[in-house]
Amino acid sequence: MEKYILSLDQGTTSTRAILFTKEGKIKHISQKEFTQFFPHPGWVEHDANEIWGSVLSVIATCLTEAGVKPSQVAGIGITNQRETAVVWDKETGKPIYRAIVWQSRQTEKICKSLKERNLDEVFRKKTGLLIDPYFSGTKVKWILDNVDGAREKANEGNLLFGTIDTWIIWKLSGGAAHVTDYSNASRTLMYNIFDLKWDEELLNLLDVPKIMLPEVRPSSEIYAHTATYHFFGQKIPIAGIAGDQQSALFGQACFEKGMAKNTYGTGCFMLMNTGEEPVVSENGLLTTIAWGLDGKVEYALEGSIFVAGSAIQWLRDGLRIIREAKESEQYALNVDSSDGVYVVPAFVGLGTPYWDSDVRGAVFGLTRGTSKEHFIRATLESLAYQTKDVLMAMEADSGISLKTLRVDGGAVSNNFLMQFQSDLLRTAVERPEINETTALGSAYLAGLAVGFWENKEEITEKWKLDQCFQPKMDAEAAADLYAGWEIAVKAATHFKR
Ligand SMILES: Nc1ncnc2c1ncn2[C@@H]1O[C@H](COP(=O)(O)OP(=O)(O)O)[C@@H](O)[C@H]1O
Ligand SMILES: O=P(O)(O)OC[C@H](O)CO
Repeated sequence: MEKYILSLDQGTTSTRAILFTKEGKIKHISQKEFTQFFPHPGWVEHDANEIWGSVLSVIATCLTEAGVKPSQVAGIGITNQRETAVVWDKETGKPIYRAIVWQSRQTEKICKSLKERNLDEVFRKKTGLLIDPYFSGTKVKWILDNVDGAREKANEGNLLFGTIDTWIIWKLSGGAAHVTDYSNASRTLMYNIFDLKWDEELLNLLDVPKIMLPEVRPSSEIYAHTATYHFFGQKIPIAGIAGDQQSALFGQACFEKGMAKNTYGTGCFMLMNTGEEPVVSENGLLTTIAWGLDGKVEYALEGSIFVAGSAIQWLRDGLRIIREAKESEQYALNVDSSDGVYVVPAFVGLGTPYWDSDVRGAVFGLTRGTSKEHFIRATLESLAYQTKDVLMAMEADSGISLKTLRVDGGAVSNNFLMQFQSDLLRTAVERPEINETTALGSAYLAGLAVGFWENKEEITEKWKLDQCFQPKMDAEAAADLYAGWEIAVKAATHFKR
């Protein structure tokens, strides 16, 4: 009977189960969306039990539809929306509050007070991150501060914290494993990425008891087996974990120092492999752990853009000027340029390299001649401009001039956007045959642990190009367009709501 690796990709808007063959090809995908809660402006929460339900549901659907028996699953890899924080009761297994999502700004006050105490450098030096509501640490503090009796229970060792990977593995293993991997731990603001341990000083500053934290392990090894009652009587090894962006870096086979990928999903996340040396950014990038593998930890530089594909969702659901995301491409191609219009989609502030959580979205350059086509084109272009901001920071920090950028995520099917990206960056933009690189990365990590695949070389050989976009636009014209964007962002940051 043919064997497969099952990857569980728990993203911000949906959960996917994907079965991969030994050739690294997709056998079957099953996907389920779940509820987004917005209890107050700027807050985003998920129901961790609903997420768990969605995991069980996509596993069952995927296996059934594919006609694959649980015994044919050689191993499970987990990849997940990062930073999102869950706190649950160790005895009952019930979350004590909803999962606070990475996008949520509800810990802004906590962050402001830490910044007022000039603690930015303390956190940065140890975690490679900066003080921002994006990361898990202040979210855990918020839950302990705001749920009745939570702090006492946590101190007594009766509560557990986890990012979504930890939560899913704890549930899948029937409570046997409370673990995470280096890549997820590196997004919590509590983990020292240089010493590779939970940091006592940071935990004290955040008032989070160490006893509630998971054990941090490499990204590829057998952590636990599925509890038989969740997996149709089978004990399957759970053998790979990586945060979704690091997992995509792995799935794109960016194993060499200087190789980078950019994922165009809800947000946009560019990661560059920097090898065993962590590079500390001077330009607003994050230093993060890529993965722990073969007894080593490798690092990456990351640029995080909060709004990318979600700007296209805004055209569809907010402004209602397109019916489907893919229509944006044809509208953009119907005009020769955006005619001087710039959309700055800073709906929840700006991430890399600006880190300004107070700025909001803006549109510049409107004339009486501005059409819907120009507006849509300008919105698509904003994804490429933000990516160029990040790439420039990355080149400045790493001293590496990128020859090619590997891309993936929902919006890369947009050929206009990919061509414009290449024009603007003056770099080849490579789209791989398998766009599900996030799931593929964690499948590879799990597969390596259970001997389904041998080594990284084998994975590198499986990476196949779908399409390569080369710069076509005149370099001076591209520079002029980008200069306009720089003015637009600057103007937007001056206008605070
Ligand atoms: N053809 C397209 N052009 C531009 N954006 C697109 C296109 N198709 C999908 N998108 C955008 O891509 C995003 C979905 O990508 P996906 O990788 O599934 O995101 P996530 O993993 O963050 O949920 C949506 O925000 C959608 O607006
Ligand atoms: O779920 P995604 O694909 O939007 O990714 C979210 C990131 O991990 C947030 O850091």
